Amino acid sequence: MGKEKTHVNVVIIGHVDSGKSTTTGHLVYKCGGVDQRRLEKFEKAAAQVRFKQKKFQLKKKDFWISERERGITIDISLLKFNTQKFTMTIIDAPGHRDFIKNMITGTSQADVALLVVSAAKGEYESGVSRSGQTREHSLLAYTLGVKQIIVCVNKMDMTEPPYNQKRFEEVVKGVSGFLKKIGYDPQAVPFVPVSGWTGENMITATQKMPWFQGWKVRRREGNASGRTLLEVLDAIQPPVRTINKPLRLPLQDVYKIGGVGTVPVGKIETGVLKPGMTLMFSPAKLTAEVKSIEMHHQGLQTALPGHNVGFNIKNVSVKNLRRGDVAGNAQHDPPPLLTFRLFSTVIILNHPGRIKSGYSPVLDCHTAHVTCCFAELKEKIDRRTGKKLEDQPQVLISGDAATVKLVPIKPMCVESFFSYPPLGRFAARDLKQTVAVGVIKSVVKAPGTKAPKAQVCK
Ligand SMILES: Nc1nc2c(ncn2[C@@H]2O[C@H](COP(=O)(O)OP(=O)(O)OP(=O)(O)O)[C@@H](O)[C@H]2O)c(=O)[nH]1
Repeated sequence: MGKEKTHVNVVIIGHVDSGKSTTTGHLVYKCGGVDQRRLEKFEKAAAQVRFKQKKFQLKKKDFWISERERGITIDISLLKFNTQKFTMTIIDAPGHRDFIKNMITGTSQADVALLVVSAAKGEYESGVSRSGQTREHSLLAYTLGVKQIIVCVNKMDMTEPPYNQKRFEEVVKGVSGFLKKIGYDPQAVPFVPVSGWTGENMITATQKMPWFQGWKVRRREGNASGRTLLEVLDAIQPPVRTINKPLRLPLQDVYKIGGVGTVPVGKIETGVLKPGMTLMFSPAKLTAEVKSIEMHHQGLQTALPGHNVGFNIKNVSVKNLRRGDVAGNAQHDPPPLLTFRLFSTVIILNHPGRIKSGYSPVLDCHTAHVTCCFAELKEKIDRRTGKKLEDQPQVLISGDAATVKLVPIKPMCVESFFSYPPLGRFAARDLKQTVAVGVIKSVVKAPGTKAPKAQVCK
């Protein structure tokens, strides 16, 4: 067996119907993410429901049945494909407004964002309009710390005339402009013209766009280039994994598997997980020994950051653990048992009115989902420079950035962004949409381990 490839998590972002499922489905289909048996099953099912314009769409539900039969190990929304250097796990983020939450929990695990933009007439324009999701998703990815972004200019077969260079350049100019405003360096962002539908420039270079000779990006670590989407994905900078840090593993789910026992699943954010280790779960306040670890149905002796694992633990009932709990090594700086207050920088994205202290949206932080109260609006700041604009503002409105004190109304485990980035960024949800995104500056841990039943908002 060859050396194991580096694992990379990719989040797919972009406007509704830009072709996220089609392009990612194409990569998975062509680059070995799905085994033959599953493919046959999928194709049979697809033929039965007549997917018409839906070729290559590997929707999550197609994977439910087979995974369920096996007794589930990892989150089913995760699909895989291989480039030369990497094994890429795709987090497919549907584009509808209501799915922004998924996009955030997905983005919080991503090393790279693949922004799909439709070049088709009218579609590009609505995607980048104020109500479109192209800008919003890119801003979220940036705020949540996804540093590398690749732009896939899709539906080139639908430009007028098809495969039109001018249209591609127009999209590149427009998208570069707003990526720059958000904070990305456009010089470092590759753009690839493709058709996820016909496959042009997806895996092999097309003859239909001879004007595109590849994209070169300048980087401190050396230049990178690529002509196809696959080559550009292969040219990303490998993510730096924080193996030396203490273990942090937010749970995505907990299963009870017959003949095996309790199996929590989740992605290792920092540190290392090994069989025999004693884990501490927070805020569940439980310790347990790891019996075995699995990834993609194979046993593992050492699981590293970026790995999506299922692991079997001794003597803990499935009822006592839940999604949002964080596992750490009981002997090496385990996660805080109780978060009392958190100080965060927030950016208000969409709120129809004015936000005052006392406002209590739900925070989605890593896999946790807890109502938190804006106990104090401390400072209004400039969204890009972070410079203070106003002390203790009375209200915040859409577009504002501020430092706020937050109080979780029930126990939750978070960390500062500085110490553990994936556990220190969140989306605040209210009115069925994302009202704000934020980064945790510091956490006040409660003395002792006894959680008050309800915390007071102050
Ligand atoms: N002609 C053409 N059609 C495409 C291309 N990519 C996607 N489509 C079609 O565009 C429609 C939307 O594609 P999807 O892949 O479902 O888009 P999506 O971004 O995943 O959609 P949501 O999940 O609803 O946001 C489907 O009918 C696709 O077949 C392309 O490159 N060319």
